[in-house]
Amino acid sequence: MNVFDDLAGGLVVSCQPLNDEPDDPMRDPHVQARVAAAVVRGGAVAIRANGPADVAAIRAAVDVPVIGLHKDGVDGVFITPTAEHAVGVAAAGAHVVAVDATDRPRPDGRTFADTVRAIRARTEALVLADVATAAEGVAAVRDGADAVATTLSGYTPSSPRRDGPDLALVAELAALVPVPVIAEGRYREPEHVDRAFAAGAHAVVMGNAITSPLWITRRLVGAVRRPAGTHGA
Ligand SMILES: CC(=O)N[C@H](C=O)[C@@H](O)[C@H](O)[C@H](O)COP(=O)(O)O
Repeated sequence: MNVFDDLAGGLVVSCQPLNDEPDDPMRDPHVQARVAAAVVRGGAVAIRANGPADVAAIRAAVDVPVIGLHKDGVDGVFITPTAEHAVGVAAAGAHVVAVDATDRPRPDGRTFADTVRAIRARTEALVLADVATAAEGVAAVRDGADAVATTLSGYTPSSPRRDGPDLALVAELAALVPVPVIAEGRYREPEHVDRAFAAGAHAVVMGNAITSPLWITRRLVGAVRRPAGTHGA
């Protein structure tokens, strides 16, 4: 039994401000903690959150597992790039640390395997490998990851950008690795979640479609057709 057993068949909600939006008004640990409390009340089985301050505030506000990460930068390997970042979010209370496990060079020059060893030596947290391809998922499990997530599909040069979630990667990983496969990245609709579970997902993460008013409103405003000559037309 480990903390991933508590997530089986559930919806994990990612409570984070929007990437590339330093002025997102949601960029505030107190706000993210209230959002986390609301989504848990709505049925979320775990929370995914960015940075020690948000993780600590959310841990104090909810009693479900917290998957912590620490974004540093916006290019290349930026999701928990080093063991030091992972140790920081674990110390803030994360039960699981999500770590970039793509095959790109890490800023400290260490391998993912070294990074996992360093995390294990210094924390009790489990390691969730954020990957973009099936080969990266297989390598991450060989290198010690406790679970894999499809988080980075569509965000690296080796994984083409697509509009919807990468359900094919969920199915591939579920057939290849003996650890929980977490579906994450561009899940927007109940149908996406159903299809992820049908493909073999252990749990599904939804983020911006639930927790970012900025993202939700932009998407809606961009999609609405307005009469000529009116606001935004
Ligand atoms: C690529 C990257 O930086 N992903 C991040 C991972 O923590 C978050 O910015 C996403 O919001 C999260 O993965 C959930 O995805 P979506 O918001 O599409 O449901």
